[in-house]
Formats: sequence, structure tokens, C-alpha cells
Amino acid sequence: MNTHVHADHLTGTGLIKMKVPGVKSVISRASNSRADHFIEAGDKICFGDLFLEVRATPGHTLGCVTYVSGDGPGQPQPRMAFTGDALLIRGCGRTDFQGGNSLQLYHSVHSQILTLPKDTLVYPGHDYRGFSVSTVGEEMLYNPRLTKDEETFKKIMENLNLPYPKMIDVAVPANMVCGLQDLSSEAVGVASN
Ligand SMILES: N[C@@H](CCC(=O)N[C@@H](CSS)C(=O)NCC(=O)O)C(=O)O
Repeated sequence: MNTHVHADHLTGTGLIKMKVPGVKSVISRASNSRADHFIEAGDKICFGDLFLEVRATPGHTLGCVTYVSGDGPGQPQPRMAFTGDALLIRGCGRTDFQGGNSLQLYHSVHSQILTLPKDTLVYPGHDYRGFSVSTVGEEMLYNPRLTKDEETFKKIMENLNLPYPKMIDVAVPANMVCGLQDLSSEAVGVASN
């Protein structure tokens, strides 16, 4: 399951599909990429007694989604949010390529993630300082970008001056087909080394 078309690394989807017959790739329809199953906001992906609810959180890239799990059968309360690169711990995804849009990110994070209960665990796609989990409440208080008003947020995002991800020219085309699923095993081997 993919939150979006990653720009800095290859999704594991292609390799998992090769190693485990029957596995299906999943990504949002709005990402305009290829996969076995396309998801949209409001969809529920069931597993065991639980399901993941799909929330649209675009702005880092086109079609980014957040997957929200509940706390048990029936899921009366959200418990975990897998936010991809939309909301990072004390940060957020950059908005300068692949359909990125800072105001869209601001609104999607505020309306779709920061409205979850404060004790919802936040698991992002990346952390560059060694953290692995936060909570909605912590990010509402301490996120240095998303606690600002939207104009200030837009200026912060316009002035990040981050270098382009080193793998972007390889990763984006491969991830647009959900990680090499249609290429030869030789090509997959080269790409995964
Ligand atoms: N150093 C990495 C790329 C770092 C980077 O650009 N990270 C992205 C998420 S992956 S596209 C991002 O949104 N960062 C936000 C930030 O504030 O750092 C590489 O070259 O692989």
C-alpha cells in the first residue's frame, strides 16, 4: 500500500509482488500512476477485524493519502494515522514538485489529520532525526510549520531551499508504475542494489 508516488526511494511494492504471488499494489487514483487497486477518500481497506480509512491529504504531491486505523473491532475511535509525507514529525512534506501545493497541503493536513483525536498516533513516511512516532496533539502544539497561519506557512515552504532528492529521476518513473512491477526481474535487481 502506497501513500503516494515517492520521489526519493523506490517503493517496495514491486519487489514484494515478485516475491509473494497474489500480492496486489494499491495507490490513490488521484496520483495518476499505475497499480492493481486504486483508492479514493472514504474507502475502507479491511484486514482481520480492522480497516484502514483512506483520507485525501494532497499538497506534498498529487494524490497523497493518509491511512487511519481504529482501535479494535468496529473501530469507534481512530488510533493510528499513517501520514506518508503529508505530515512529518515537527515538519511536513516539501511542496516544490510533482503537483505540490503549499496551501493545499496546509488545508488537507488541518482538515484531515489535525481533526483526529489528539491521542491519535502519527506515523510518517520519513524522519530525519531518528523519531518514529508522534501524536496529533503534539503536532498541533509543536509543529513549527503547521501551527502557523496559512500565509506564514506558504512563505516557510517557499523558502525551504532543499536540494532535489538524489534518486528523483529514477524513483518517480519507477514509482509511477508502483515500483517496477512491469519490468524484468533483472531491472528490479539492478534498481534494488
Ligand atoms: N535527502 C533526501 C531528500 C530529502 C527530502 O527532500 N525529503 C522530502 C521527503 S522525500 S520526497 C521532504 O518533503 N522533506 C521535507 C523537509 O522539510 O525536509 C534525498 O536526497 O533522498
